[in-house]
Parts: sequence; structure tokens; C-alpha cells
Amino acid sequence: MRLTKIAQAAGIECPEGAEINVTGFAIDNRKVAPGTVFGAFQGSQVNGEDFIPAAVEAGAVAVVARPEARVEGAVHIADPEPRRVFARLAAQFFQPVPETIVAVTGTNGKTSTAEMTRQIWRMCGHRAASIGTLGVTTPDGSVSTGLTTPDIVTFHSNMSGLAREGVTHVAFEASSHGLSQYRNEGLPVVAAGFTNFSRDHLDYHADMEDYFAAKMRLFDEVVNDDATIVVWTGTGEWTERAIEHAQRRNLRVFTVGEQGANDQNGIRLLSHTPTQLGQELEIEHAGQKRTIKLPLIGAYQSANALVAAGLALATGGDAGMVFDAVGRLQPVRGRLERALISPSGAPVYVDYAHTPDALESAIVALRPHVTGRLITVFGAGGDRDQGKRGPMGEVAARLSDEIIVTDDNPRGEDPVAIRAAVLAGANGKGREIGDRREAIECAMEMSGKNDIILIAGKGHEKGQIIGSGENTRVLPFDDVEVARECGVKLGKEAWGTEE
Ligand SMILES: CC(=O)N[C@H]1[C@@H](OP(=O)(O)OP(=O)(O)OC[C@H]2O[C@@H](n3ccc(=O)[nH]c3=O)[C@H](O)[C@@H]2O)O[C@H](CO)[C@@H](O)[C@@H]1O[C@H](C)C(=O)N[C@@H](C)C(=O)N[C@H](CCC(=O)O)C(=O)O
Ligand SMILES: Nc1ncnc2c1ncn2[C@@H]1O[C@H](COP(=O)(O)OP(=O)(O)OP(=O)(O)O)[C@@H](O)[C@H]1O
Ligand SMILES: N[C@H](CCC[C@H](N)C(=O)O)C(=O)O
Ligand SMILES: [Mg+2]
Repeated sequence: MRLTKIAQAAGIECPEGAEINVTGFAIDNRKVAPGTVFGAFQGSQVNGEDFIPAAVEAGAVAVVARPEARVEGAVHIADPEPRRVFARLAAQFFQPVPETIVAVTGTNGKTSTAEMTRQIWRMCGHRAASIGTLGVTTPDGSVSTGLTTPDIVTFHSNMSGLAREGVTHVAFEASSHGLSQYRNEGLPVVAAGFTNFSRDHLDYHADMEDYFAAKMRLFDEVVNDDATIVVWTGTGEWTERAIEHAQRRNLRVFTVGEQGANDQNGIRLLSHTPTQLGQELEIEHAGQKRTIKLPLIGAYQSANALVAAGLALATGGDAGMVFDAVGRLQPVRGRLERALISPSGAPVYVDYAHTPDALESAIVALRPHVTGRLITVFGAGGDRDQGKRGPMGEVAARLSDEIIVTDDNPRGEDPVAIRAAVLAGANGKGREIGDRREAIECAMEMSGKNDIILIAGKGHEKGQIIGSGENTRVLPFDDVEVARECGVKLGKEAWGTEE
């Protein structure tokens, strides 16, 4: 494909000499082949501009970089925001793309909502996929990518790969990192969901305003001019401000929740009643009341399911089919997933709550099902927002009957200090057991048949990350599997059959 043609289609001015053939796109000089367009970005670790000579040496024909960067031997496409320009160019190269693309943002619930949207579309007869923390999930299986938002080249090539496989509908998770680094840019996004907004990632964003501004790029710039914004309402000031952003661009606003619209522009939740295995939701949409038996527990799951339903409706879904599909949703991996019933009789749930707000939602979700004690096992990740640790300790201590503070992914930090920061918020409550397996076993050992155990923080993760940089080690660790192994061990001890 000709660079001039790509640039013209992207609406980007191209300098002289751009009558050249492009064979690919790369943001890492080590992935440059002859004919590649190289994106040279200033990063958090290194300055990509330092690799321009190496990229040209390897055959880069054009370099997208800031005007002040030095480019010799290739066309310099200069812009103060090179990531954005690179994304727009790559979008023209990686074609075709699925016809219906939606995004989901918010502090908690992105993965669940994107995944539920995929499930609803599938049940409505579409070939659908989702891209997010769980990787890329297609009609034929799923592949992990390691990050919630893949890099921009992987994102675009995944999208066109999915289209070539016949996928027509994709829901992707738009993290604040991804949005602020233009990692999911350049595609026609017809609808976007906003789940909620609370503290997270303040290691990366300067403050809550900066974090919110990153999220709002989705509404301000990324979605189409005629897009629909599906918002979970009633969670306070940030949600109202998100709606204002959408209104400023005259986007259609579709509200969901107890204060959601009951006409065609929303789903109003009239009541939700926890049942033994799920919850019954009474809703109203387009003036029609319906009862849905959602086979998942927890108010937060009903919020995500209804935002997903809103996205399916906003992309042309038939209301009867969409709400029928909500009643048949499968659990999302690591989100209030019941790992086992421990030998004591206490159910053990694994959940990915790793913010104060998410911990609260997970505990509140389980509370109606507990007649004894709620025992929460959790920690906090290293090299991530340090200020959330105390509030996580506070929430867990206040809302649980027992807490065990353990290690999450320590990464490059001292796990003792992380646990201390969590415990400092716990007002003197809580045991400390660094080894996560021991902590899980201890919770199961101390449980009785009316108790419930919540293991929070790692959800679907398959490993525990210890160390950083070249010293990073990922030890195999899966909360669900470990809990089951502890169950087998404690069961054998109880039955006196230990080897
Ligand atoms: C802080 C952060 O988000 N960093 C991401 C970012 O890296 P960066 O742009 O800062 O890159 P850098 O390493 O400083 O390098 C700068 C540039 O030089 C290039 N380079 C570098 C070395 C070299 O030899 N040659 C070369 O060309 C790099 O490709 C890059 O373009 O862009 C990279 C590629 O797109 C990401 O892999 C990387 O994610 C790191 C590994 C990471 O841990 N990110 C986490 C925090 C993250 O993004 N998480 C969110 C989840 C949040 C949520 O779910 O709520 C996510 O969306 O995944
Ligand atoms: N709508 C919600 N409101 C509050 N808490 C929620 C909501 N949905 C999920 N959670 C909590 O957040 C955890 C993570 O959920 P999920 O993976 O769907 O969110 P996410 O936004 O994708 O998270 P991440 O930022 O890590 O990718 C859940 O395990 C649960 O504890
Ligand atoms: N997407 C989140 C995941 C956190 C998961 C938790 N287990 C941790 O390691 O902190 C982040 O990168 O902050
Ligand atoms: Mg996620």
C-alpha cells in the first residue's frame, strides 16, 4: 500500500517523498522490516526517538515522531502527538475491520461488561469477540495478550485479523493507560459504555482529575460523532460529568440503573432480589417491564450485565433477544467465581477486586449469602498506586468479619511494606500471612459451614509476579486452583487419609 494513499485516507498531510510502498507498522525498532512505518514515541522507560537510526537501518521507510526528532534516510511524518497520528495511519493499513466496534471504560467492570456484551451478541446470532484483560476472546477460543490494552500495532492487526475470520462485532476494554497512550485509536467506535469511576492507577495519573480526563478522551475524541454512550447512573458526580462530556458532543446518551431512562434511551432497574444462585431483576425499557433471572450473584454483576445489554441494544439488538440473553449469561472468569465448597462447608469465591471500590462491591455482593462470617483474603499489587492500599485495608476490615492480609503481585517492591500499608488502614484488625497459599489454607481451616471466603485481587491471573525488570519472575499461581488444592489437603486431613 502507498504511504500517500494511507495518509490521504487518514486525513494526514504527508511530506515530499511519500510515494513509497508500506509493508507494515512497528513501534519497536526490533520489529522493523524493510518497508515499515516506525512510530518513535517518548515512553516511560526509554525514548523511542533514540531508536530512529536503528529503525531506518533495518528498513523503515517513514518515521512518525515529534517535529523536533531527528530523522535521516526516511520520510519524517512530524506531529506533536505522534502516537495519535501513528494510530490513524495504522488504522488505514490494517483493513478490513469488524463492522460493529464498541468500547467499555470505567474503573471497575470493564472486562466483565465487554465479555458480557460479547456473550449477548453471540446469543443474538452474531460472530462476536472481546478484547481486554482476559485477552482476545473469539467464537473459537481465547488468547491472552498480557495487557488489557495491547500495543497499537497489535490492537489494529488483531481487529483486522478478527474481521478476516468473519467476526462482525467486537467489544474492547479501554483502560486509562490505553486511552492516554493512544493504544486503541483510529477505529470507528459506534457505542461506548461507562461503568463507574473511583480511585485507581494514581501511580500513573497525577490525580483523579488527570485519571478522569484520560477516560474522557473516549467520549471526547475516540468514538464516532453519532455514537451512543451507555452509562450506569446513580454513582455520583463523576458519572454526571461523563454524561456532560457526551452531551457536549451531542452523542446519544443511554442511561442504565435505578435512575436509568425507562424509554428507548435507557434501562431502568426497578428492583433486584438476590436468589440462591443469582438474582431476579425487574427492569423497564421502551415502556415495557420485564423480569430477568440473572444467573450470577452480586449487584455489581447486574450493573455490568445491564450496561452490556445497553450496548447490545445501542448496536441494533432486538430487545426481546437481548434481555433473554442476559438471563443466560455465563460467569466471567475470576469475577465472583466459586472455586469450591471447602471441607468445612464454606463456599470459596475468587474475585479480581484490586481497588477499594471493587473490594467493597465484592464483599457487598457476598454479604446477603452469609449467615456466619465473611472471611476476606487479599493484598495489594506492588509498583502500582500506593495510596489505594490503606483504603483497601479499611474497606475490607470494616465490611468483613475476618481479614487475612497476604501478598498479591509484589513486583519490584518489598512485600512486607505493602502488607504493612494495607494493615495500616485496617484499624488493628486482621492477620498477616505473606505466603498466599498459606493464607488461603488458613482461611479455609478457620471457616465454618455458615461462613463464606472471598479471595480477592488476582481473579483469573495464572501467576504471581515477583521482582522487576530483568529480575522479574512469574511463579505459577492460580487462586482457584490453589483453593481447590487446599480443599483436597484439608479434606484428607479431616478424613484421616493424609499420605
Ligand atoms: C506504563 C505503560 O503503560 N507502559 C506501556 C507503554 O510503554 P511506553 O510507551 O512507556 O514504552 P517504553 O518502554 O518507555 O518505550 C518507549 C518506546 O520505545 C520503543 N522501544 C523500546 C526499546 C527498544 O529497544 N526499542 C524500541 O523501539 C518502545 O516500543 C516504545 O514505543 O506502551 C507499551 C506498548 O504499547 C506497553 O507494553 C507498556 O506497558 C507496560 C508493560 C505496563 O505494564 N503497562 C500497564 C501498567 C498497563 O498498561 N496496564 C493497563 C491496565 C490497566 C487496567 O486494566 O485498569 C492496560 O491497558 O494494559
Ligand atoms: N460495576 C462494578 N462496580 C463496582 N465494582 C465492580 C464492578 N464490576 C466489577 N467490579 C469489581 O471489580 C473487579 C474487576 O472487574 P473487571 O475485571 O470486570 O473490571 P476491570 O475494569 O476490567 O478491571 P481492570 O482495570 O483491572 O482491567 C471485580 O472482580 C469486582 O470486584
Ligand atoms: N490492571 C490492573 C491489575 C491489577 C491486578 C492486581 N493483581 C495487581 O497486581 O495489582 C493493574 O495493572 O493495575
Ligand atoms: Mg479489565
